[in-house]
Amino acid sequence: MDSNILQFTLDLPRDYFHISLNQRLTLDGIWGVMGSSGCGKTSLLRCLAGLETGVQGRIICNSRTWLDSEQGIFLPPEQRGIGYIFQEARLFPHLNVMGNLRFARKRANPDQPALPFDDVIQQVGIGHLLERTVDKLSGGEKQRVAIARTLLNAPSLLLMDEPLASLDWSSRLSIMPCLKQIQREFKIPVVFVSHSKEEVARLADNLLRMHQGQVIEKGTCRQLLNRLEEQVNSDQQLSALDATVMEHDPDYGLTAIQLDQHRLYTGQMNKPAGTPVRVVLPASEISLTLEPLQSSSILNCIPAHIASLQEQGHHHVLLRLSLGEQALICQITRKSFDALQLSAGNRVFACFKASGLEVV
Ligand SMILES: Nc1ncnc2c1ncn2[C@@H]1O[C@H](COP(=O)(O)OP(=O)(O)OP(=O)(O)O)[C@@H](O)[C@H]1O
Repeated sequence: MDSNILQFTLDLPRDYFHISLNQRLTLDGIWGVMGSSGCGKTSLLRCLAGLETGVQGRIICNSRTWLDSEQGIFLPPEQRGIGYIFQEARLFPHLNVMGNLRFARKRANPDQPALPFDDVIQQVGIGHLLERTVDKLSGGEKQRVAIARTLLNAPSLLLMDEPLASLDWSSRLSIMPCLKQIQREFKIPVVFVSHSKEEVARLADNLLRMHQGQVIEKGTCRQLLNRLEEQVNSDQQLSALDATVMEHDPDYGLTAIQLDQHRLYTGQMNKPAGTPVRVVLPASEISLTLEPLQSSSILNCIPAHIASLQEQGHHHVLLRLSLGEQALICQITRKSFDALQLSAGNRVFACFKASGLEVV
C-alpha cells in the first residue's frame, strides 16, 4: 500500500496555459512549491484541496482516491481531511480566540487522531491569547491562531498558501521555527507555497519549482537552493543546510551541531541531542582562509573545496564550497578573491562565528 504518498496527474485549463502536472511525492516533512507569480502554485493547492471542480485527472493520497475524473470520482474538500492555511487568517470575527479553536475542534476530521488541545496551544504559542477577541490580535497573532485552528481540525495534510506573506519580517522570523516545530512534533505533512527563498530555506525539506503550469524541478531543498545560479541574482545569498543537534554547553551558552562530518557551534538552543535541524547561513557571514584558523575568536572553521565560482557584479565573487555531502554558498570581495588567488578546485577553510548561524 502506498501510505505517505501523494500522487497526482492534473490537467486544468487556465487563461494562458494549462496546469499540467504528474507527480508522486513522498509525504514526509515540508514540500515547498516555488515559482514566479502566476505559474500555478495556488491552482495546484486548490486542485489538491478539491476547490477546482474543472480539473481532470487523478489524485491519490495515502491510497485513497480523491479524484478520478474518468471514473467520475470527486471527493469534496471536507472529505479529503485537508487543512488549508491562507495568506490571511480568515478567523470568525464574532468569536474570541477560544471560540475559534473550539469551533475547529468540534468539526475535527474523524479519520485522524485528534491532536491534544494543550499541546497545540503550546506549540503555536497562543496560550496568552485565548480570551482575546479577534480584532485585538496583530497580524502574526491572527496567523498563529489560524494555524492552531487548522491543526485542531486534525488534518492528514496541511496546505499552506503563502501563510506568512502579509506579515513583517520579524513576525515571519518568529513564526517560521513554530511551523517547523509543528511539522516535527505532529508529523503532519505540509505542502507550502512561497515566493520567498528566505522562507523556503528555513522551512522546506523538498522543493517543487513550477513554471507556466508545470513542474520544472524537483529535489531536496538543499540541492536546489545551494547553487550559484539560484543565488547569484537574488536579494540575499544564503545556504540551507541539514544538521543534527549534538550537545549543549550551558556554561558558554553554546550548542554543538553536526553538519556532515563537521562539528559546528551555534548559540544555545533548547532542542534535545539527536534532533534534526535546518541551518541557514548567509553567504556574507563566511570568511575564507587558506590555513586552519589559529588564535581566533571565530569558533567555526571547516575544510572545503571550491566547487564553482561566479562573479557577482564588479566587486564580489560568489563561491560554492563543497563540504562533503552538502555545499555552502559564500560571498567574498573581489579584492580578497584576488589576494588569495583562488580558483575552482582549491582547498580552503570556511570560517564563521557561532552567532552567524540561524538554526530552525
Ligand atoms: N479561476 C481561474 N480561471 C482561469 N484562470 C485562472 C483562474 N485563477 C487563476 N487563473 C490564472 O491561472 C494562472 C495561475 O494562477 P495561480 O493563482 O495558480 O498562480 P500562482 O503561481 O499561485 O500565482 P501567485 O504567486 O501570483 O499567487 C494565472 O495566469 C492566473 O491568471
